[in-house]
Amino acid sequence: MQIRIKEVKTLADDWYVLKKTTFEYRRRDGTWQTMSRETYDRGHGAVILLYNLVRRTVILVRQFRYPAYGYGGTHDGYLLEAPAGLLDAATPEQRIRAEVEEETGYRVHQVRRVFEAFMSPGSVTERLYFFVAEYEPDSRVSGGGGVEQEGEDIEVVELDIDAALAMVADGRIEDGKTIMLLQHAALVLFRDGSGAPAVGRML
Ligand SMILES: Nc1nc2c(ncn2[C@@H]2O[C@H](COP(=O)(O)OP(=O)(O)O[C@H]3O[C@H](CO)[C@@H](O)[C@H](O)[C@@H]3O)[C@@H](O)[C@H]2O)c(=O)[nH]1
Ligand SMILES: [Mg+2]
Repeated sequence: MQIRIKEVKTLADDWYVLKKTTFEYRRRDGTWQTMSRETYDRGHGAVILLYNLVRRTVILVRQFRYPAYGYGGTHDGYLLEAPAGLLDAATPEQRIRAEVEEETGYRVHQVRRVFEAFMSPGSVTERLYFFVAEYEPDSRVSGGGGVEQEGEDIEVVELDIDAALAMVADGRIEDGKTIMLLQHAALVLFRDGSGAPAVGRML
């Protein structure tokens, strides 16, 4: 056993839960050390990149993110992101299909899970599940935009994959999960036009 929990204090539980935990940690040399860490628990999340190989396009969403805006307004707060949502009680696959339609209006049936990642493991408990799916222009069943009553005001943006990658390079796209999925698209999805992973593909 590497950890002994001593005390858990809830510092805030208004929207999600912020806790401070004091624990003993057994260092690799066998000695025990006491430390405390704050953790913000919003559950887990899922994110998806919609792509079209023939058109060489992807679908992103632009929305206002107050934490990016910051207290001093040093950033305008608008981020271009791959559509994403918190899981609540659903499985990642169920949630991402519903979320992508809610935010973009595109209905997708087949989604492929590509990887999972802790996005900020120094303080946030969330694990994010990453998906990709092909879309067709005629698979759009509504305007998307998110849930207005929850304050969502989401603009749907279709971008050429090379233009999106250029926006990563010059800083116009600066959301971590989105950069990861666009790089996956460049390395795997659009690499030879087959959409199949390079590793394990029949040559
Ligand atoms: N009242 C209130 N509402 C909040 C608060 N924080 C978030 N919300 C609302 O909660 C909803 C969450 O929307 P989702 O689409 O489910 O989640 P998301 O914010 O897009 O999160 C996704 O991206 C995050 C950032 O990369 C990821 O951390 C997360 O896992 C997920 O993938 C939004 O309507 C948002 O306005 C809050 O503190 N108070
Ligand atoms: Mg969202």
